[in-house]
Amino acid sequence: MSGTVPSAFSLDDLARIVAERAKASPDESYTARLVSEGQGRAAKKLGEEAVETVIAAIEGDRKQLVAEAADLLYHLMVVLHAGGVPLQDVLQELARRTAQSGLAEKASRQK
Ligand SMILES: N=c1c2ncn([C@@H]3O[C@H](COP(=O)(O)OP(=O)(O)OP(=O)(O)O)[C@@H](O)[C@H]3O)c2ncn1[C@@H]1O[C@H](COP(=O)(O)O)[C@@H](O)[C@H]1O
Repeated sequence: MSGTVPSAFSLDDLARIVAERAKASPDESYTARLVSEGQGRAAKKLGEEAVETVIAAIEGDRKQLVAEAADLLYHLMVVLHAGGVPLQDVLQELARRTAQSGLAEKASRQK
């Protein structure tokens, strides 16, 4: 563990950290403990963090929204790792979606 705050940090960086720490001892790593508890537990935590993010957003609490959004993204990385889904697959899907607006995509489904 570095102990220093990196100047630039990406979801790729976080996904790599999660994959690495998932191999650690559950006694020494929250990531490893959550992964060892199974996808159901990790998904439940993701849901909890999503709700906490919703509450922070509705309350207009920007500082808390930053903290809860960070929790949410971290727990999403754990769920993706536990589900064997590379972050790159999700990012490629998001890249694919840039070809059209979300409104156009929704309209195309209704034909
Ligand atoms: N980004 C995070 C991160 N965000 C949140 N959390 C942890 O997620 C847990 C959420 O705590 P909660 O109180 O919401 O829930 P809980 O403690 O599971 O207990 P309950 O309330 O659910 O019963 C806390 O232990 C937080 O520290 C994180 N744990 C780790 N990381 C990253 O992962 C790296 C490796 O961490 P370890 O795997 O612990 O080495 C860290 O250096 C960070 O970069």
